[in-house]
Amino acid sequence: MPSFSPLLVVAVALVDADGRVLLQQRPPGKAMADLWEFPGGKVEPGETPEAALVRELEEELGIETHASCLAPATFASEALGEKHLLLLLYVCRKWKGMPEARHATALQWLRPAQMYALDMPPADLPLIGLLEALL
Ligand SMILES: Nc1nc2c([nH]c(=O)n2[C@@H]2O[C@H](COP(=O)(O)OP(=O)(O)OP(=O)(O)O)[C@@H](O)[C@H]2O)c(=O)[nH]1
Repeated sequence: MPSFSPLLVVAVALVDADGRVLLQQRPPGKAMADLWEFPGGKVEPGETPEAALVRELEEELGIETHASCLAPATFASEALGEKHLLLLLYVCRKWKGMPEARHATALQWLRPAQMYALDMPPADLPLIGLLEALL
């Protein structure tokens, strides 16, 4: 039987006052370069998923939020090379600061229905419809 090691990733739909969601474009040179994704990243050993997301949002976008502002929304489960990706998606409507692209090539705010036109990682595709229904 093949064995897969799990890769736990947290990501967030940051939702603005107009119901738009922030996506970031992965930089060249990284796996899945140029694809549009939800901000987030890998959960480090010893971290809670919420602490990992608070850390990633500070590192990637320079914004501050708190675990209590992160509402679990849905998840994706998808083969990723030798690993198996478990992507936990949260929704966040409250943060401090203006998101800036510290790691990403670009940022854009858009409604979930507009995401179908973008190139996104395969794991994210089923999340779009769920966000459409949720927001
Ligand atoms: N942040 C994020 N990662 C995603 C999404 N969809 C998806 O398949 N992934 C995958 O989840 C993994 C997250 O890794 P990452 O490279 O962004 O995380 P990181 O910042 O902790 O990584 P690094 O320290 O290796 O640079 C990547 O394999 C990425 O392709 C998404 O919407 N957001």
